Amino acid sequence: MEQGKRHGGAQTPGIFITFEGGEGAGKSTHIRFLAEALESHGREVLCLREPGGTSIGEDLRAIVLDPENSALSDEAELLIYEAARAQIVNEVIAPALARGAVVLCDRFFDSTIAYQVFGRGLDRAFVEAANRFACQGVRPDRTVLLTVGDCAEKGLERATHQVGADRLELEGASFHARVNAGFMEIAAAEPDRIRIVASADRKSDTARKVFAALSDIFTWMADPAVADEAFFGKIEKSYYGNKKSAASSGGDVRGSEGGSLDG
Ligand SMILES: Nc1ncnc2c1ncn2[C@@H]1O[C@H](COP(=O)(O)OP(=O)(O)O)[C@@H](O)[C@H]1O
Ligand SMILES: Cc1cn([C@H]2C[C@H](O)[C@@H](COP(=O)(O)OP(=O)(O)O)O2)c(=O)[nH]c1=O
Repeated sequence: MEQGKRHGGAQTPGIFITFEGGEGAGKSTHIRFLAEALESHGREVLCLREPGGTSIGEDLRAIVLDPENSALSDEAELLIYEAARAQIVNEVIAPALARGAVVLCDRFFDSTIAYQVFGRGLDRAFVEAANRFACQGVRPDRTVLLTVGDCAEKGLERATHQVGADRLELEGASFHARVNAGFMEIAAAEPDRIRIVASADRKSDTARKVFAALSDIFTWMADPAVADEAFFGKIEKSYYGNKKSAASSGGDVRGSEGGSLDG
């Protein structure tokens, strides 16, 4: 089951999993838990984020999220996200899948439908074509949609309480409500690929639901011993320990604001 997935029209041994959801839904937190579990099971894991994950993509990220760039048009915004995606697919994701890695990506093309189509109101058929162009046939094997309930404010509060709001986070509540409703509509249309996981509980409970949503791909994840309280406690401890020392040295850590989440 873990072998021979199709990406970009070619048979590759890698597995591509994306995490989607509104601001502060817990994507980077749960990517970190999942990466630890996969690595301790001997898999090569690559943790990425969009926009970003490449040097060019990180430059594009800085432009598109900069609150100073309030003049950026909706059309230009779309093309920046697609440019960053084309780069990360070509430079990082496709080669990693070809060599058999598990690629975990914080946002991918569903975010473009949710934000640029449902949020901004751009034409869906055009955005879908742009997504196909940027992805060159690479598609997620599974997408976990994390939800924090009907109220977009809860996620926004989570996302912005430590650092200031970026350009997208500064959009109004109705924009984020449209984005969240858009994610639910996208998920309803593709139940095989997209699994909805409520992310309002304790992190360890949410993480167990994430593992359950992947247990047909990684059958060993069905074993409750994979994710006991000690497992989560250990990761939280090392993460917050790392975060503290990285914050004081200005360095990058898995799951922080750094470009790659890959430790
Ligand atoms: N059940 C939960 N799952 C994930 N994160 C949670 C949960 N409850 C609270 N949080 C907090 O929400 C904040 C946002 O999480 P994060 O993983 O950075 O979200 P995202 O990557 O989706 O923006 C973090 O401070 C995290 O500790
Ligand atoms: C990938 C992608 C992201 N976005 C937005 C969603 C986020 O507001 C922002 C990415 O910022 P980020 O800080 O990564 O958000 P989060 O921590 O919530 O994942 O870009 C789009 O509008 N379209 C896209 O195609």
